[in-house]
Amino acid sequence: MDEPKFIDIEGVEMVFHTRKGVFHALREIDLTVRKGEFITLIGHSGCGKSTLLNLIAGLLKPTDGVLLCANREIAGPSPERSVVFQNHSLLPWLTCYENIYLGVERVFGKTETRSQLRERTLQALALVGLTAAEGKRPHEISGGMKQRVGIARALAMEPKVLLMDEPFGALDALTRAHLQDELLKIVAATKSTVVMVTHDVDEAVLLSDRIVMMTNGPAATIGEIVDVRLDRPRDRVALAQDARYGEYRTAVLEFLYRKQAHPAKEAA
Ligand SMILES: Nc1ncnc2c1ncn2[C@@H]1O[C@H](COP(=O)(O)OP(=O)(O)OP(=O)(O)O)[C@@H](O)[C@H]1O
Repeated sequence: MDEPKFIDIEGVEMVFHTRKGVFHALREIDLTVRKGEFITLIGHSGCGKSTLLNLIAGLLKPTDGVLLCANREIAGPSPERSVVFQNHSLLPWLTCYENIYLGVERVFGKTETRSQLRERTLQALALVGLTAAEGKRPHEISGGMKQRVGIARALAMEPKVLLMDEPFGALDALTRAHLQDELLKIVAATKSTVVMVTHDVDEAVLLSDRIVMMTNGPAATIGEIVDVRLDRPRDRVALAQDARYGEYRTAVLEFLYRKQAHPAKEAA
């Protein structure tokens, strides 16, 4: 992959000032992400994965160092970097359609007609297979469907980068597998650049171009990076028989449970 660097993280430090004192969460984070790349962040609980994602989202400012997206400093949140959280964060009083339309209007409302905004919203719903649910409110649909609406809303804003914080963490294993497969197809179609936090080793290997493995906190940093050179499109059943899949999986497990065993807090 020879794409130029797209997200550039240089010498990032993150220190939190709490009532109990100073907490050094991240140290010396250097990472570049290429356009169209799928990166997962993995590490034990509390190592700083969400903190790093929030820094890229612009929801946090680093104590030191710099983060760039498309050669511009990340100075705050922006629709060019949309975030999907573990808990869908849909507005309960709005329908699926309206939840997505709201995001679309925020980004394109000043430059496009209402019918164009409507078209974008409908396309996003279709992309995640939820056309039939457009008039339903969040309490009327399943957890997996809610996450799909969240992903559709994020994608409808045509972000330069899709940031996902354990988007499938709260779902059962089958729904999770189904959504992973859907995400693979959507990302292939949209050529999105994705940074995703996960605790799931199989999810990381299945989805990633590179798996960024973080050391335990405090003062966590990037320990190792696994370059996943499996052809795309990827098929989970075929991969289960693929020796290379097993090697990548073992490399991540070795890192988490041998090299980074005994995390400071509870294990992942
Ligand atoms: N706003 C904050 N103020 C103080 N400490 C914080 C703050 N946000 C995060 N931390 C601390 O920074 C460390 C990293 O937290 P973070 O949520 O990024 O970890 P994580 O790897 O995403 O964890 P998990 O996998 O459990 O979600 C933790 O020790 C956490 O308590």
